[in-house]
Amino acid sequence: MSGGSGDSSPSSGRASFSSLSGLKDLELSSESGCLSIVVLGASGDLAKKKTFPALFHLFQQGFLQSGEVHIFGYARSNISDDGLRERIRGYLKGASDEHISQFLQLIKYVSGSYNSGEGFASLNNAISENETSKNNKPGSSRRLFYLALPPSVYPSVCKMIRSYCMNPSSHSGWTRVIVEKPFGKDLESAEELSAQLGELFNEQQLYRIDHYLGKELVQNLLVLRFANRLFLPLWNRDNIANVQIVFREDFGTEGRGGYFDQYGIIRDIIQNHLLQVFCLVAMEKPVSLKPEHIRDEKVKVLQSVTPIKHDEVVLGQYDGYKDDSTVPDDSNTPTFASLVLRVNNERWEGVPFILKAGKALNNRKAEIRVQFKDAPGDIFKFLSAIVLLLPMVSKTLFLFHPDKGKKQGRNEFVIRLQPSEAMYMKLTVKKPGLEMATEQSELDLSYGLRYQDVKIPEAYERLILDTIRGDQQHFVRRDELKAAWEIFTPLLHDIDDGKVKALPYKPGTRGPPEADELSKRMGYVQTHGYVWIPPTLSKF
Ligand SMILES: NC(=O)C1=CN([C@@H]2O[C@H](COP(=O)(O)OP(=O)(O)OC[C@H]3O[C@@H](n4cnc5c(N)ncnc54)[C@H](OP(=O)(O)O)[C@@H]3O)[C@@H](O)[C@H]2O)C=CC1
Ligand SMILES: O=C1O[C@H](COP(=O)(O)O)[C@@H](O)[C@H](O)[C@H]1O
Repeated sequence: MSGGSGDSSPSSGRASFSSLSGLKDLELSSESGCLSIVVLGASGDLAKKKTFPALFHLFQQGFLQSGEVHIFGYARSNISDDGLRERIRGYLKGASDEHISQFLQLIKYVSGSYNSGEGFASLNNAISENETSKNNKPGSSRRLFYLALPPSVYPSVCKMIRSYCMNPSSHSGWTRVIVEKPFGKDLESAEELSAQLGELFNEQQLYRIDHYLGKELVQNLLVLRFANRLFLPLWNRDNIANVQIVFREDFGTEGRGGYFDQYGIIRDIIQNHLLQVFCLVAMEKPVSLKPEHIRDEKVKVLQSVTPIKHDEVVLGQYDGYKDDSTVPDDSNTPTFASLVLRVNNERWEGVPFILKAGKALNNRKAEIRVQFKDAPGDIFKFLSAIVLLLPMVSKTLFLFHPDKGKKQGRNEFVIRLQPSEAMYMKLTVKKPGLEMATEQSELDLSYGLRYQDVKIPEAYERLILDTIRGDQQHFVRRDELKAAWEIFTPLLHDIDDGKVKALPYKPGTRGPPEADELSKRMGYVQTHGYVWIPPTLSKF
């Protein structure tokens, strides 16, 4: 049984999915049969800004064919098919009006509440009618439900889907459900939600989306780590001093204050997006690329993380955050956090992983920075001195630089997820020219330069396609989610109880200076005086 068939036996146990082969699921990508994609919460922000545009891009690239795909929007608002189409139109870019209209014609709207049988019975009728009109082979329908909804309604919506809208056959075709974060607020609530959904769907039918797993350079991490001999022997405590995984945004909560205040930056970004990146950086090599093998390794590394120490956490809240009328005046919710994860295993003991995220900062970026230890037995430290060969004197004249005796800058391998995807290795090289001096430079792979004709797909586009293909590699498994909440729940409860306070910081800055002090204390050595001249490509 897989998510590709047999919808009838929900399961919550790890054993029930461990034996499934990802490749078997991938083989199902060649399945045919009517594909119905249902966006629940179709009138909302996520649906408009991300889900429908992602479906449109798939349509543009020929992955969704008019002859076999139909898209349904479902929400409470009382609007017509055209009403929904017009709401979406403005978010579809980069194509002719005609092409956009062709896509919009695939969309129908069904209105109903999230807990009434009536609404979901009409939805099922609409799906079934369409399947019949498309001469679908009985029982071969593929039904994908995308929950672009607040998690509070997941249980009732899933019950309704289960009762009214399943693919009618238990032999072929499938029903799959994509659920968005937040999956709970702490370990207990996440487990409760998992148990509720687990009663209704088995693990192969549930796709817990984390859009960071759909980003190009996140998907590249396994290839980088395990297909390059260069990295294999270096990726460990013998060589790596510290790792930083950083998310920065240069805008605040922007009208989402009420929502954000219930979660804070750790639940919004660190517990999910940054932790998923952490897993891919820190996990051991999986037995194969099968989704279960990869997810097994992610769970293992999460389970090896030791409890977070309060003195390895810095929280911040930007000035003005509480001006939002939906945010309580006494809110201690962090809009910035920098915290250290430590992995108790042979590879990583002693290496701090600094996970840092913040809103309303001085710039927008997401990156992984792997800093290597100093080169031992440095014979070049006197060469950071300037040494000149002067032709007018018969012997070499050494003119010492004020940095004389200073250590070389450390090697850093930086993977920039966004903006402008790039990876670069900071190296010490001989400064070109007659001087015998060293300087910091880089081996640079900037995607905008190297892959000029390639359009990098949006994360959601890729992940929806994976769901249609039945590939769960880039989705969060139930035990992975549990292990993630186990790491953060004690700290989150202490923050909620006011035991760890958020420090104020000014919008447009780097966040509280204490965060940079924490990085320094963790052994991060900043390279000073490193100047990078961007390639003179206009699009870069
Ligand atoms: N292909 C490309 O696009 C390349 C781009 N570059 C660019 O060159 C510039 C320099 O590169 P690089 O040295 O790697 O990156 P940065 O100088 O941006 O940052 C280096 C590190 O220093 C930290 N840091 C920055 N400012 C401070 C501060 N005031 N106090 C304490 N810590 C600080 C950063 O933390 P934090 O992460 O929190 O900011 C980061 O860990 C960057 O803009 C980079 O994007 C370089 C090479 C190739
Ligand atoms: O999940 C979320 O992510 C966005 C940032 O996503 P990105 O792809 O633009 O990096 C963040 O703004 C939002 O608060 C959070 O809920």
